Order: sequence, then structure tokens, then C-alpha cells
Amino acid sequence: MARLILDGVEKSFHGAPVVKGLNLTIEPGEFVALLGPSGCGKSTILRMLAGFENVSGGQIIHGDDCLSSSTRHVPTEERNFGMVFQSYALWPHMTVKENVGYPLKVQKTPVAERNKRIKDALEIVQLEEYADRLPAQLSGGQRQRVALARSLVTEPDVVLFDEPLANLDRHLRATMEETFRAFHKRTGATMVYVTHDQSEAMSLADKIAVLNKGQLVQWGTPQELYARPRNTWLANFIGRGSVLSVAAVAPSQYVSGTNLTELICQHSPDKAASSVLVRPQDIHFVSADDSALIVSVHSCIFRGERYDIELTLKDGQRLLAYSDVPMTLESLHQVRLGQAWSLESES
Ligand SMILES: Nc1ncnc2c1ncn2[C@@H]1O[C@H](COP(=O)(O)OP(=O)(O)OP(=O)(O)O)[C@@H](O)[C@H]1O
Repeated sequence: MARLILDGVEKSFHGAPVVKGLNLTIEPGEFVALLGPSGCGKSTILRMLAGFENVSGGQIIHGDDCLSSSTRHVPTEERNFGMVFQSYALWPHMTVKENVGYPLKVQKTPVAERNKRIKDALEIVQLEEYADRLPAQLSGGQRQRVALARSLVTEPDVVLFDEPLANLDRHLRATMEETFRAFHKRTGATMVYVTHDQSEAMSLADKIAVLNKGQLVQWGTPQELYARPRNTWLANFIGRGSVLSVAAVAPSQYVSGTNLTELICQHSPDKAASSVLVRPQDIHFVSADDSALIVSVHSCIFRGERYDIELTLKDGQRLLAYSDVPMTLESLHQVRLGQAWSLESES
């Protein structure tokens, strides 16, 4: 098992940069998500890791080996990285076990060893009983599990996933997330997982690289990204909450509820302003509290376990809060704010 390093990786297509100076160090056995909106360069990064694309600058290092640089390009088949795509990419005329065993056949692994590894891989994804079926006789989730089994028969150090759940319905996605978690635990392989779905990334990954327009915005654990997003763009992208304009305050710090209330009250459009992130669970409805803020209810939406309440502050800004009970539109309430996180402005 070896560390995977992206060192100043660049990629341009026809002179247009799509990945800019990317630095990431992925520890052996880590589950890493590359998260970002459509077109931010996630798949291109994965394709460079896989060796389908060369790099325009920088280098990719695995352990002691340089896999890609401006002077070197180790071909895909020599990287021994497993890959799982959105489209499954199964051979329709081959049975499940033939599909799973295909990479071993290419490697000319002896038949007895091949059969053992196929059996082990199918056991991990719980498809032993389906070994002789054709892909057309399987459900979407089962096909994705075949692709997963195929990605691990060669016992790769690194497995690359390109939006593997994008074609599955919500219920199946949750089940497959469980399969991925178990798969990671069982194999201990390093995993790099591309997705534009933040809840998927948060629930699966040890660390997340959030990308926007080909650049790394932040690299951290899901908890760090949620609690301390770097800038306003990331605060709007990760989790639920409200980005408020307040009187000037230094970025990257927690602001206490009392200070926050003051910063909101002192804010005026003609003065320098900062942005803070307020999470809905930090907004508390109170009664008869002199230091509380007066808000009115703009909307109230039932979400099953609770209501989403959109509030309007005195200056017209909106604030998302949660409530166990429904609230009447336009009604006035008092809220006490817990804490907020101050943000850098988007560069
Ligand atoms: N072979 C190519 N030739 C030219 N431009 C390309 C090529 N591949 C990707 N691009 C461009 O690079 C940018 C990043 O594409 P990429 O597929 O990496 O984004 P992504 O984040 O994976 O998006 P999505 O979530 O929509 O798949 C896009 O603007 C895309 O049009």
C-alpha cells in the first residue's frame, strides 16, 4: 500500500485549462471523494489518475513511482488501479463470473487462482448465486456490484470510482453506499470517488476535495468542511444553512450568538460587510428575550421529521431554521442565535 500524491497537477484541452495546480496527498487506505459541480474537472482528474489522460503539468506519484509527468506516462494497464464507472461497462455476452474474471484472463492468471479470486470477489459483493447469469438478467444495483467485484479481482492498491451511483434510484443508492463502505473496510484499498452529490461524499469519504472551476477550494474531512467551510461558495455548496451579510468581521472564526446579533444589527448596505454562515440547528425560537432578534415567517415546508422555516430578518435577509411545529406565514417570532462561522469572500 502506498501514498498517492498529486503534485501541482495541471490539465488543459486545446489551450483551455480545466485542472489548475492541484496538490493532494492521499494516504494509503483512505477513502477520498472528489466533489464539485458539473464541469469542475473531477472526471478529468480521475482519468489522469487512471492513465487515460496525460498531465499537462505537475506529476502524479504512487509510492516511489512517478506515474505521470511531462516526461513520463505509465500506461493504464501497468498501474493496477481498479475502476468502476457510472455505466457499469459490463460485457453483455459474458456471464457475471466471466465479467468479473476478465481482468485476470487478460493478465493470464492460472485458471485455479482465477476461479478462487472470482469466488472471493463475488462473495464480498454478495453475488455468489448470480455467477452464471448474464448482465441483462440483473438489476441496476446488482450490475454495479458486478462492476465492483471486477474492480477488485486484481487486488488493486487503488480503486477509482466515477459517479458509480448516478444511475440508481434513491433507495438503491443508500443500499449501495453500504456496499461501498463494507467493500472499503474489507479490502483496505485506497479509494478515489468522484461525485457531485455532497451527501454521498459526506457519508462515504474520510476526506473530501471540493473543486470549483478546476481549482481545489478546500481539502478536509466531511466534518471540517461542514463546520468550517473556507468561503461563501463552499458554505452555499456544503450542507444547509444561510449565508448572511453582516458588519465587517475577520474571516475563519466562530462568532458567538451575542456578537452575531450585534453584527447583524450594525450591518448597513453602505458599510464594509462580511459574510457568515448560520446553520439551521443554531437558530432557537425563544419567548420574551430582550437580546433576541425579531423575525417573520416567510415560508414553512413540511419535511417529515420537521418543518423547514424560512425567516425574514428586519433588513430583508433570509434565514433557514428548523421547527418541530408548523408556523403561520407572516407571523412574528423571536430567535436567539447560537454561533456562526465567518467566511472569506469568494475569490
Ligand atoms: N477530451 C476533452 N476535450 C476537451 N474538453 C474536455 C475534454 N474532457 C473534458 N473537457 C472539458 O473539461 C472540463 C471538465 O470536465 P470534466 O468531465 O472533468 O468535469 P466533471 O467535473 O467531471 O463534470 P461532470 O460532473 O458533469 O461529469 C469541462 O469543461 C469539459 O468540457
